[in-house]
Amino acid sequence: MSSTETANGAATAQTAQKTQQTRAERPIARVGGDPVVISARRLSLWYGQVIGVNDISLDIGPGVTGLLGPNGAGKSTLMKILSGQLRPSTGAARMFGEPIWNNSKIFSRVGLVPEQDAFYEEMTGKEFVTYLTRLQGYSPAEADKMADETIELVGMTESKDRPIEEYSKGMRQRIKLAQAISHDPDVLFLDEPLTGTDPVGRHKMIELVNHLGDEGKTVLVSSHVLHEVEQMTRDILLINKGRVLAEGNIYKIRELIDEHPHTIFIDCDAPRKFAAMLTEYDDIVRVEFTDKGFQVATRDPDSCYPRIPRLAREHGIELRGYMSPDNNLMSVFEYLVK
Ligand SMILES: Nc1ncnc2c1ncn2[C@@H]1O[C@H](COP(=O)(O)OP(=O)(O)OP(=O)(O)O)[C@@H](O)[C@H]1O
Repeated sequence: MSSTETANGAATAQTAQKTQQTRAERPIARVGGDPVVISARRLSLWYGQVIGVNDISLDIGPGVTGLLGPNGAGKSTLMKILSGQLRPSTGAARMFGEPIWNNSKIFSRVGLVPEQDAFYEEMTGKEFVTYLTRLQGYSPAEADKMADETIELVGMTESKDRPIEEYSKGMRQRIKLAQAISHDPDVLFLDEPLTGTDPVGRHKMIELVNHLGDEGKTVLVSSHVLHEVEQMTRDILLINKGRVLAEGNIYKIRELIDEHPHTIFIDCDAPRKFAAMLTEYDDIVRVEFTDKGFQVATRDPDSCYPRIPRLAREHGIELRGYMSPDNNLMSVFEYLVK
């Protein structure tokens, strides 16, 4: 055997050993209360050459768990595996001790708010919720009653008889939540449920998620915005590139995030005036104007977030929206994975 072969052989053995070590050492992420409701071991899923979820092991208990990660982190993929919509390439997941994949027993215990809309656009909100509730095996009368109750809970009673095609994004999110909870499931998967919601809808949704957690449901809610997740739970699972980076209490992550200037995009009818007002505050370190509005960078997001709607109200500025672009989290993730 030549020395090159020996060296290569040794290197290969070393790599194999290292891989084994890394594989063996990766801890099981634990979030939520007791007992464990969902458990996954060594889950991976590839979309062809692209990895969606990469060797994730976790135990999730009751209460609300925030699944936090930038776009493309693997949040939707993980949710789809844990809710039985996708079969993992390797590894396995269980819910209430039962295998999740291809198990109809799980179906009735799970509620789902998918990221993408999958509506029958010509149906009314009420018809849609009733129809999906009926698919869970309820009689027309039962489904009708359950649909009315949950539509009321999400604050959509007034619009329930309008066709979905007329709904705003926020209304769609709320009707999706109504159908997810109408059959009173034990486990809920909410994929970016706050996307597109207006402040009132958002408040309602957050309240409801908190309530579901307090009731003892197991709720997994994904977002790429820390400040959103934080209003729903302290318990988070931080993922990036298909892997769990951290789990548990949010404070540690917050500290990291708050060290970085945090960008907030603002859409309003008087951007120059509003921007000038905001720069009066010490925490604002940068203002940039864009085609659609402007963005500020703050070192104190906790003070800055509530200040925005308050100032707008006080000065008669029409605030169409304010949000945190994805790059806030991205910069923190880059920092964390260094
Ligand atoms: N159907 C698909 N085909 C190929 N690649 C996919 C598919 N769905 C997701 N991916 C890829 O898998 C990775 C994880 O995507 P996933 O949608 O799970 O992330 P995410 O955190 O939910 O992001 P987003 O919030 O943007 O949906 C990404 O690289 C994405 O491009």
